[in-house]
Amino acid sequence: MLDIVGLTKGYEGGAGHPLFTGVSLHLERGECIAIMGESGVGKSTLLNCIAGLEPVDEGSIRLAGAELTTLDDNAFARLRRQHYGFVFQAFHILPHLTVVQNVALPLWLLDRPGREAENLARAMLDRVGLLARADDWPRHLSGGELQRIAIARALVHRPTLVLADEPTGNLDPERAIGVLDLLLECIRDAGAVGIIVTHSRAAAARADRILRLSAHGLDTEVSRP
Ligand SMILES: Nc1ncnc2c1ncn2[C@@H]1O[C@H](COP(=O)(O)OP(=O)(O)OP(=O)(O)O)[C@@H](O)[C@H]1O
Repeated sequence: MLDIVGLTKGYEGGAGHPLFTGVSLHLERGECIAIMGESGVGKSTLLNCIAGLEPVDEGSIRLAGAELTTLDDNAFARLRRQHYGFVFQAFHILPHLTVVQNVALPLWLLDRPGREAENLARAMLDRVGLLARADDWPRHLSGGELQRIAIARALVHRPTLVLADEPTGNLDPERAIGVLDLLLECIRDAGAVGIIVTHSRAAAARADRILRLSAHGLDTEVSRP
């Protein structure tokens, strides 16, 4: 499903140049991995490269057989809207939209009819246990609930690839594991692949594999059955 081979990335004049080399990764449908590594090693940068938000210096990224590194910005933006889901530490829920409108947003951007988008958004809210809050304003929800809404929004358009950057970094440890398990379940149910960057070993341990990013690539840290 996702094949990354020999990715190299650096920032001109950056402290470490290049930041990382030789990053390779193969992910099957339904597989979720956690990426850990020292602060500043380039974990968020790697996610940005996979998302086409940063150009890579060398290497190949193939999603469902298609090479992504040669796409122009517009083509990558279209691909992102359709095939990517994102979850961030800060949730990024829009305060002036209701909960269900926030979740329907990716479908609106794909020009799905309003009624269909809303029905799918409500079904996804049901999936994350928040259907009863669909017409509420985000400011009335807790951090854990906001992150569940962000998960619903990331999955509502049935993306191929879900990228999560410290998705539980703003939650207390108990709530974090529940939210992370929900994210992983939703990714697996959808047959998508998930890449989760986290500093939390407890969170990383919920993924199928833990990989460690260093300047020399991605290495398997712990294999799980
Ligand atoms: N647009 C940019 N231009 C120049 N340098 C950048 C840019 N973005 C990130 N960097 C640098 O690249 C390095 C890696 O940053 P990145 O945020 O990817 O690391 P990280 O592993 O995710 O760190 P953390 O765990 O602290 O979030 C840092 O030194 C950062 O300052």
